[in-house]
Amino acid sequence: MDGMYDVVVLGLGPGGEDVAGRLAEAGLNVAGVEAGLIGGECAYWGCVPSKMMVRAAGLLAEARRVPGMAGAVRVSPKWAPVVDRISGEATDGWSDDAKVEQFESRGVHLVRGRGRITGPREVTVDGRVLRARRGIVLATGTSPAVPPIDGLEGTPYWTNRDAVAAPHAPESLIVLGGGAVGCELAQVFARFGTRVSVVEAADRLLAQEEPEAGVLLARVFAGEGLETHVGVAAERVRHDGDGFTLTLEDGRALRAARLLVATGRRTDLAAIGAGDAGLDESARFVSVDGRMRAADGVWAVGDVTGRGAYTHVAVYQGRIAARDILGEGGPPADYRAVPRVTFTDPEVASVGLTEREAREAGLDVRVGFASVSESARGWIHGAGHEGFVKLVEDARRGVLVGATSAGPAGGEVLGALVVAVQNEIPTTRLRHMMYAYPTFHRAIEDALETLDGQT
Ligand SMILES: Cc1cc2nc3c(=O)[nH]c(=O)nc-3n(C[C@H](O)[C@H](O)[C@H](O)COP(=O)(O)OP(=O)(O)OC[C@H]3O[C@@H](n4cnc5c(N)ncnc54)[C@H](O)[C@@H]3O)c2cc1C
Ligand SMILES: NC(=O)c1ccc[n+]([C@@H]2O[C@H](COP(=O)([O-])OP(=O)(O)OC[C@H]3O[C@@H](n4cnc5c(N)ncnc54)[C@H](O)[C@@H]3O)[C@@H](O)[C@H]2O)c1
Repeated sequence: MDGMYDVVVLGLGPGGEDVAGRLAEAGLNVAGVEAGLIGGECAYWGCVPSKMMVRAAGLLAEARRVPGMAGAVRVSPKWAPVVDRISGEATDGWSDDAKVEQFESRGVHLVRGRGRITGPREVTVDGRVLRARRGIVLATGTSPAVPPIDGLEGTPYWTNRDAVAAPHAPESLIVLGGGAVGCELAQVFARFGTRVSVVEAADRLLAQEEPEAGVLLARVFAGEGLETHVGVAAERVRHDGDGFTLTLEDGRALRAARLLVATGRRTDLAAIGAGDAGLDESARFVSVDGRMRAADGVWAVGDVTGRGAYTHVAVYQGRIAARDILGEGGPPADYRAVPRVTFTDPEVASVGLTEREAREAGLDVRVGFASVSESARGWIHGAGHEGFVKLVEDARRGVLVGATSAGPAGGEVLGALVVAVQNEIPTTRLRHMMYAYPTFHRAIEDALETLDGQT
């Protein structure tokens, strides 16, 4: 049955779910279209299940740190409780039945199926035409980008979806891609006894972060028995009954029972009919202005906008889009202080610009650095204390434009740095305040003291 609505939201991951709910609660007649599960990648195959895996693996790592610090403990990893938590608590067996009621109770009309824009302010789902008086919100997210490596297509390689639903930790695993997905999952499986090799084409792990972060992580991975191959591309993949052989461009061959492809994400704007909404469907992402407007009667939020593939970005943008659609005004989107946390151990957390990005932007850059393991808290903490705080200052203005906090609770320490970068708090003011002793965040104070020329 066709329908007329105020707004049609296409895709109900964290971004779309949030916009649709807000608009419906404000009294608009809203249709939310979802091809998969309400909650999207984050709830079922991304953030939530992967962080449950990280938590379980972290417990094993902490137990292994007991000798030399607190006695003895025998660690016998078991994957079954992880499977139970993910399929039970996190994903309800990959069913959103329980969520539907909660979602519809906000007043949104749920339309199941794959939608496509078929004209201005018009979406078609399985032959059913949905028209939108005010417009359409695109929130269709991304899917794994699989590189065109000889022999890869057609093999039973894993993506993040298979990894979070794995019934067992495999005996061995090659992880292709050393970004956030690859690093988090590589460490998880290794801690459960899987023999893991990570292959990263760039010259370091977490290539988009400060170089010190990738170097630190490679060192920690080596200490935990993971093999890391950086600066080398994969040339060929073969799969036989027993597993995968990945041949690197330098001729070395890696062999493992499983292969996880974690080489980034992609959109398919042609598949959602973006051209029919006046958008460039050959583009990688939907480009939006500060109010999330992409074209007349079209807004876009979340991963599909390419402004940082994080749930908090999707929800932040969703709030701005909802305000704009409701004519409520408010500040436009501001991406100076997008926080990023890779939940490895140590956590690698960052905000704003890296040193290199700041220099490329032509800023007069000063850098501050402090080692967490050499801080009072790091020394007290002992095993598992690796980390650092790095500050990137725009010296002319005397404010931080970027920062990285790697270490135990690196993501929590980041909070203070996000406030500093977002609000351009002068570094002189940051230096003349107190940092509780002996916290991990005190390393911020140590790093501030190393900013050249500070008084
Ligand atoms: C393994 C992993 C771990 C992650 N961990 C974190 C983390 O710890 N913290 C963090 O902030 N981010 C994390 N992310 C990123 C996070 O999952 C995404 O940034 C977030 O899900 C983006 O939300 P979204 O609403 O833009 O899109 P998505 O969550 O991708 O949702 C899009 C929805 O649109 C639907 N859809 C697509 N096309 C159509 C169509 N044509 N018709 C109808 N429906 C459609 C899809 O089925 C999907 O449900 C992780 C990602 C991965 C893969
Ligand atoms: N904790 C978090 O917030 C979290 C966790 C996971 C994912 N995410 C989000 O999801 C996005 C996607 O994560 P991702 O790790 O898939 O992508 P990514 O872009 O972060 O990393 C992909 C890596 O794969 C490498 N690569 C690409 N092609 C390759 C090839 N052929 N061989 C070897 N290496 C190759 C790239 O150089 C890059 O370092 C991230 O950008 C992040 O925004 C966030």
